Amino acid sequence: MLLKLDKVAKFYGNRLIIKDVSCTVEPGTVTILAGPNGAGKSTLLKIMAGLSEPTAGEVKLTVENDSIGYVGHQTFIYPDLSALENLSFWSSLHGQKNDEDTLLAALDRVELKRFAFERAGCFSRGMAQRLNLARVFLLQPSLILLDEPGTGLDVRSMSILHNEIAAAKERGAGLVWISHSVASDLVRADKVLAIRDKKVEYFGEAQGYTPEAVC
Ligand SMILES: Nc1ncnc2c1ncn2[C@@H]1O[C@H](COP(=O)(O)OP(=O)(O)OP(=O)(O)O)[C@@H](O)[C@H]1O
Repeated sequence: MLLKLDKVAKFYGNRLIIKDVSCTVEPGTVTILAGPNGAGKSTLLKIMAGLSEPTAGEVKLTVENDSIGYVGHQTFIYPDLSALENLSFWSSLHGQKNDEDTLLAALDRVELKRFAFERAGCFSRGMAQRLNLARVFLLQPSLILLDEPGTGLDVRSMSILHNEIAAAKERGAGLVWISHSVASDLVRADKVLAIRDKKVEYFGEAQGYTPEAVC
C-alpha cells in the first residue's frame, strides 16, 4: 500500500466539501478519481499530495514526500529557463543529478527534444503541459497524482500521456488520476473512486463502474 485515507473530511471555513472518504492506493495501479464539477476531486487530490490538511480523518503515506509526483492546474515551469534547464533545475530540487542525455531522453518521450534549448516561456500551452509531465515522470515517483493532466493536450499528446501513465504503472507506481474523459479512460484504470454529494459514491474495480450513474 502506498497511500491510505481513513474517514477524511475537509471544510473550507464552515463549508463541508467532503466527508468520510476512505480508500487505498496500491503500487502498480491506476485509480480514476471521478465526480461532477465541484465535487471536491482537486481538494481530495491535494490532501493525498500533502498540499492540503484534512479537517478530520487520517492520511497514511508509506512513501517519502520526495517520491510523490503531483500535476496540478499550474505547470510550475520557469519561463526564462530552457526546457532542459527546467528539468535540470527540477531534478536538483529533488536531490537528483541527471546528466544531459537523461534529460534529453525525458524530453524526447514528450516529443520536446528539438525544443530542448528554447525558452519554455515561448512554448504553447500543450508544449508547456508536456514539459510539465516530463518534469514529473522524470523523477519516477512512487505515487503520481494527476489533476486533469490532459487539459490543453491534442490527440497525439494525449497518447503520450497515456503511454507515460502505462509506463509508470508498469514500473510499480501507484497513480490517482482526475480525468476529464472518465468513460474513455476507464480501460486504463484498475479502480475508480467516485465522489458525489460530499462523500464516496463508489470505490472499487474500474470494470464495475458505470460513469453515467455518477456524473
Ligand atoms: N481554497 C479554497 N477555499 C474555499 N473553497 C474552495 C477552495 N478550493 C476549492 N473550494 C471549493 O470546494 C469545492 C470543491 O472544489 P474542487 O476544486 O475540489 O472540486 P472538483 O471536483 O475538482 O471540481 P472541478 O471538476 O470543477 O475541477 C468547490 O465548491 C470549490 O469552490
